Parts: sequence; structure tokens; C-alpha cells
Amino acid sequence: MNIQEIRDQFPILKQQVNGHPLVYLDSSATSQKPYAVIEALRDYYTNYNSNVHRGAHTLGSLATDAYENARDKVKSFIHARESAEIVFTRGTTASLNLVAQCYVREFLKEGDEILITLMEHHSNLIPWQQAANKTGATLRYIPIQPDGTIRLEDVEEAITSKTKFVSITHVSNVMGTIHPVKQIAAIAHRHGAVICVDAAQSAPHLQLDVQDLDCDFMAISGHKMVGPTGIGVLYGKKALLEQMTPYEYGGEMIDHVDLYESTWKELPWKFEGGTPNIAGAIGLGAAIDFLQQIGLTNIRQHENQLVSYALEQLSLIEEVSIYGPKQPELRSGLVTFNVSDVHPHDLATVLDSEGIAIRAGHHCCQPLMRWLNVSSTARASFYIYNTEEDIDALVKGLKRAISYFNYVSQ
Ligand SMILES: Cc1ncc(COP(=O)(O)O)c(CNc2co[nH]c2=O)c1O
Repeated sequence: MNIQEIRDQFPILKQQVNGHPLVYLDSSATSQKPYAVIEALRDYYTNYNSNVHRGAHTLGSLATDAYENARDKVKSFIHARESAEIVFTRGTTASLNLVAQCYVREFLKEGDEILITLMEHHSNLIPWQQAANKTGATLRYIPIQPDGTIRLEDVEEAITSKTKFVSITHVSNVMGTIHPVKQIAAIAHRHGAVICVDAAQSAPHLQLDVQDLDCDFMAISGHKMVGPTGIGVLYGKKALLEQMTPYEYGGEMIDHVDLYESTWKELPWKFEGGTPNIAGAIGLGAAIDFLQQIGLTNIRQHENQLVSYALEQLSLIEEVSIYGPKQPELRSGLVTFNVSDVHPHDLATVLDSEGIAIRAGHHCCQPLMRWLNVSSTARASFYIYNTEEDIDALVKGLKRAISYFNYVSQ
């Protein structure tokens, strides 16, 4: 994997920020986009923009073919059994809310239990919290370890005959931990529970195989995997999706509409009401082609090297405390940390003055911040276009920020 050739594919990396070359370390929030994705969007809007599925003209057929071809690419990318199991949504948040609305709120009742962890992003916590409040089901939490890992014995203990639904992030967007979702799915299924995997932070970085994981649902965001914003995926086992009634009604998703009753189109279209994000789906298809050209194994290896280097270099700064597992192999491409006596927002501001973009805040994980006993943290996240030189720039900026803010203790 020639890193410079890859970097040359991302026009934004040529940007100067505050007089410095951009060092983009915020891919966990959203990834940058290669020419291939930008060109796919330009080509669609320039040459065959049209609405899909009902057109009787050439542009409509071209747009429909491209839209459904993108769906087939997603199916292959996550190794789903068939394209009917791939529902296009706005992103992970929309996918998780669709499951909450059309499965959990419909099928769970008083006395049932929903199981998550306190490491979840708000979009994989609030939908189940509100569904529990609405249905009378009980929301419970799997205990986590100080380093952000999960012990399978704790999962075994937490899942009971009352557990009907488990939802867990594949990779924590704060701790960076890669969770053993395949083993957790097996435990859930042994107790008759359904499992949903939040793959927002894993789909861009790990080779996913939903049949091997045996998850029942999976939520993905296109913008985190060099695709456009506003497009994502809900994968669902066909047997489950068939049982679910849509909650967004209108065009595209109907079969027959009478004055007082209607019937729905077959999967996946019954869940795709209204004009879809056609360009976004086509852009996501181009993103998948781009990532597969590099190879998910190569991506994982590259990020593992970067995380190892980042952990090594950040650990040398005594004012830095790092959250998450010490073992790089247990992590995906991000490192969350704090610097003593420097607020993460101040840190991010100083780094930005040097062209370095990191994320600071609670990362939509307020329960986790409380568990860590901090109001916010700083996070550097890496992707295919980052280098060890980017990490060197981060370390240099951190040291500058520390000297700037720690004048009192010096
Ligand atoms: C684990 C996880 N789940 C769900 C989401 C929601 O994805 P969306 O629907 O595409 O917004 C995010 C976004 N995480 C972050 C967005 O910005 N900083 C982040 O860490 C995430 O990291």
C-alpha cells in the first residue's frame, strides 16, 4: 500500500490550515473523500441524474441501475446473503432508529430486557432507552472493564431468558476497543435474543462478514468510510425484515394503495419511502470500490501500525493519560486521551492553530464520560491517508500546548 499514492487521491489533504499543511486526525467523526467518490457524484449529476424505479426513460433506467448496483456492492462488502437485506438509510443513527421503531417497539413488551453497554454512542443508546420506556421493557447494561474491553463472562451473566434484544458497538468511538461481537451474538442467540451491531466505526476499518458474525442487524454510515454524508445502511436478516412494518410511508415503498388500506413493496424497498439519496448511494458504491482496491486487510495493518506508534509516542508524554486498551491489536484506528490541566477544547484549539484537526468533547457518549469521571476527552483518529509524520505533528503540538498552558506548574 503506497501511502503517498493514496494520499494523492484525497484533494482536501493539499489544504493549508492556519498557514500549516492540514493534519487530519478526525476520521472517526467523518472521513475525507477520494477523487473516485467525488467523480462518481459529479458524473451522476452531470450525465444521468434522474429519479429511480418508476421512470420510463433512459436516464431513469441508468439511475436505477446505478442505485441498485450500489446496493449489490454493499451486499458483497459485508457478505450479506442477498440485496433484499440491504436497506439504504441516512446513516447509522437512522438505521438504529429504524430497528427501534419497527422491531423493538413492535415486538418487545413489559418484562422483556434490552441489553447494551455504557460505551455506546448516543444513537445506539437513546433509541433503546426510549423504546424501553415506551414498551415497559427493562434496559440493562453489560459491565465493562477499566480499559474499555468487555469480558464474555460478564456477557454470559448479563444475558438471561428475559433478554430479547442486544445492541452493541463493534468498535467504541471513544475507547477504540474492538468488541467480540461474533461471540456476543452466539451468547445472545443461545438465549433467544436478537442482536444489533453498530458498525459505524468498524465498517470503514475491518473486513465485515455479517454471515460469519451472525448478527441480526447491522448499522453503517457511508461518510465514515470515504463515502458521502447522508447515506448509510441497515443490514437485517431477511426473516426479521419481513416481519417488520415500515414507519415511513409514501412513494416508492407501496404496492397497492386504497382509501383506507395499503400494502407495501417487497424488501428492501418497503423501508425506503420517498425519493432516496440516489447520489449518496452511488457515491457509497464508489467508496466501497476504493476501499476494496486498497484491501481491508491492508487498511487494518496500516492503522495497527499507526495506533501502535501513536500509543508509544503519546505514552512518552507524562501529562498525557490514554483511555482504552494498551494492546494495539485490541483497538481500531483511534486514541482518546486527556492532558493534565489542559481542557480538551483548549488543546484542540492550539492544535488547530497548527493545522492539526482532532475531536474534543464527549463524542456523544455522555454516560461513558461520567464512568470515566471526565467531562470530555481529546481524540485523534486515523485512516488510510494518515502517516507517522501526522502523529509526530500531533506530539509536537501537544508538547507546545502543554508548555503554553502548564506555565503555573513549571
Ligand atoms: C459508534 C458510533 N455509532 C453511531 C454513530 C452515529 O453515526 P452517524 O449517524 O453517521 O452520525 C457514530 C458517530 N460518531 C461520531 C460522530 O462524530 N464523532 C464521532 O465519534 C459512532 O461513532
